[in-house]
Amino acid sequence: PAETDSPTGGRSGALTPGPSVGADVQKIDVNPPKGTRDFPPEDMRLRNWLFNHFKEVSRLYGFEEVDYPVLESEALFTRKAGEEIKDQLYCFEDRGNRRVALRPELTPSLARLVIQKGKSVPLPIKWFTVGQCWRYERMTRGRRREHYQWNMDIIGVPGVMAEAELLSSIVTLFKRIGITESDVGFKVSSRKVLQEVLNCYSVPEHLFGKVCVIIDKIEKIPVDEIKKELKAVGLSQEAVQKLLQVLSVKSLEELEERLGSSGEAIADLKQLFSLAEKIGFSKWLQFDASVVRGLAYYTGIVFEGFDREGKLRAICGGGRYDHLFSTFGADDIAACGFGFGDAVIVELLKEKGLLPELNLNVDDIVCALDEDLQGRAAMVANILREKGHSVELVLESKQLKWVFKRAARVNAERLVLVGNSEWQRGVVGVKILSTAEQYEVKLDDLK
Ligand SMILES: OCc1cccc(Br)n1
Repeated sequence: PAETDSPTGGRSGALTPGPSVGADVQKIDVNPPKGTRDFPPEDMRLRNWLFNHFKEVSRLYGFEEVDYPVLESEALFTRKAGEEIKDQLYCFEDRGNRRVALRPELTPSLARLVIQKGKSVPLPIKWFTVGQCWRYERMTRGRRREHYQWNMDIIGVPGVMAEAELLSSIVTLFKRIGITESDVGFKVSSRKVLQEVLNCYSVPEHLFGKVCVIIDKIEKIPVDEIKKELKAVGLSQEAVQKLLQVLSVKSLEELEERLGSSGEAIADLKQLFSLAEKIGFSKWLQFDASVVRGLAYYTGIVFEGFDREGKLRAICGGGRYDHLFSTFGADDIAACGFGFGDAVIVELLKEKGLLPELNLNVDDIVCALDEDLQGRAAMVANILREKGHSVELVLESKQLKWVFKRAARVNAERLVLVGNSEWQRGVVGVKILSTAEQYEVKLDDLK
């Protein structure tokens, strides 16, 4: 076989044509389905680097890892609040005529499992997961149909210490990957602001989610369209005006003037900002009344991480959702959490020149110098592996030129050569590839 692993044609290990070659076999499309990604080694290294940070931060905050099926009953996501996430549900009927969906988010699965576990899980529940989420979007916008989301949720803590803990954990993540408060911030508000306005105009409770979903579009569609949609769900002209006014206030002080200081919204926000001061991440936060987030079930504090240059979509988002459980027919439990996607953060790291250099590294490459020593070489490789070394074992007889090229590709520290004369003397040859220093080592002394 050819001595080189050239990227085209002359690949070593080329086989004689198989039975399908020449037959009228249709060449498959080697690309993944529209909107989905492969993760070849270099992309998988970056993904693992990021996910390991997610998991390490979750561990630092005492969260337990959980997981759920990517496939869920469609009923988990069929909220009637006009959410985009429902319009784009990747749903179908399975062979048992069940309506199922690829999950578009993770929070409903968490609620399902918490309800399933019932009283057997002591509160507060602090769970995290990193899972793939799906949407079926007409590819008109060429956007992705899947992404991975890191979620952390705290169940059973009504006070804003829970939101402070979640925000603190995301700040910890940002710091670990080199992002500072001059790169990103969190816009923070509370849906209780909207609740208090809607209550003033006796807007029925069941419209709350719908109103929030409409208002979340405030920077995406013309304000006249927002007004039209709000009136369409039954809000009076006055209520619409008041809502839009309150969403444009620029500070907590101004909000307090408008809403009075007795409401929960002001109290929660003041307490959260005070906690952020004490914990040490207040520079990352700013009050922004226009933040409502697009999920219908949020009921209190909501926040989203944004890049201060304003070039990217939201990096992460979350908030309190104290009534999600009752929408699943269970007793309500206080709850808050966030979702942090794997795509925008990578765009941000690219922008900031913070992508890590991640290469395949092995400790040793082991090679037999003679065909009949392959088995010995494999035995040497396993001695090293039992000592915890990562070892690239050359699996075919190759010229040394090829071995050195392979050693460079796998970034081996050492080349271990198994040759006849050395073997007779009970030693192997070792070459430190960075310094070209070489010596012989007794098998028993290999380390
Ligand atoms: O952030 C909304 C979302 C949900 C599922 C998949 C993708 Br890509 N994006």
